[in-house]
Amino acid sequence: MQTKKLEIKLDHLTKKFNDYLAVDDFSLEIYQGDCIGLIGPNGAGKTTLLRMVSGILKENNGGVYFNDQPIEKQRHLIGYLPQYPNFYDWMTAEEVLVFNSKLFGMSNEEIKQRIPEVLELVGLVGCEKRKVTGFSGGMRQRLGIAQAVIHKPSFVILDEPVSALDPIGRREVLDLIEKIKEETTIILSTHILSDAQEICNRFCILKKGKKVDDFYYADLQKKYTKNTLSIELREPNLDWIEYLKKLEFIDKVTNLNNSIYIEANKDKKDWSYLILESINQFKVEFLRIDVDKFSLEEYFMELVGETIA
Ligand SMILES: Nc1ncnc2c1ncn2[C@@H]1O[C@H](COP(=O)(O)OP(=O)(O)OP(=O)(O)O)[C@@H](O)[C@H]1O
Repeated sequence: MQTKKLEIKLDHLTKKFNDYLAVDDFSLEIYQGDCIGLIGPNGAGKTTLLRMVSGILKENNGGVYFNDQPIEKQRHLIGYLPQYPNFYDWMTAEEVLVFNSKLFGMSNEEIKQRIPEVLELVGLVGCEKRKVTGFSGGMRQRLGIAQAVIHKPSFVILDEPVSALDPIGRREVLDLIEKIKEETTIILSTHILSDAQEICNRFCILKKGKKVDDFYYADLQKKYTKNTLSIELREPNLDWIEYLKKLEFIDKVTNLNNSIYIEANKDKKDWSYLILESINQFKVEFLRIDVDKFSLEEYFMELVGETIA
């Protein structure tokens, strides 16, 4: 089995504003290739946490380690998109990118080569000479992402990258993140679950500054998805039901007024395919078949105890 490489360690991060504990003893190990959705209600502490990770905000306690070294000397390996990217609107897109490249100490030669690559990546080719003031929300956000990745960081922090966008802008930015994650470890915050679910493979849930849970989606799905099918019959078919009961991989068959609920052994794969074959074989007439799906939304609601949007 391939072992995951630990890239960033957030170690007991704590931040207080006066007496208010905005982030409370938060630890997380981030592995290369993770795309983590940091989820939580408004005011949970997401921005405060991400600002500490990016180095903009100094923690009261704890630390951030990149490849086992304190982050302070390795900021060039991190890209950061703040919740409200602030551009000088009188600058052109190209000027914004040159300005940021210089902040990262890139040479003129590197900048000349990198800017067309990044414009291509974020879909802003042809807009380089346009002033930012005329950009749509989606274009501004894509420019914000361009400035976050201009120096080819291996870890990118995106604070609410899509929440403020209209559906078109949102689509553009989600597609862009999808591309970036192929080569970059990502943590992004959002309070919109469906966006995170579309692009993230891992989730971390924050509530009142505390980590409530942290999991890979595939693991959770495996744990909670039941091997069940519900089938509503048009006509009773007792022969078929008897046949089902005798199958060694079926744990339970319930028949309630022609609504059949079938539960299979958890380890059995492709079992629903076998059931569908038997439906054909026994000429079962049905109105509806439902697969029992794991709902991430329900899981969040259980943990956070309120709607997160
Ligand atoms: N500079 C600050 N001074 C005082 N309190 C602050 C400061 N920044 C954040 N807070 C408080 O810390 C808490 C966490 O805020 P934060 O912005 O990190 O939450 P969030 O999860 O990002 O929320 P949202 O989803 O609304 O952006 C809030 O109660 C907020 O009012």
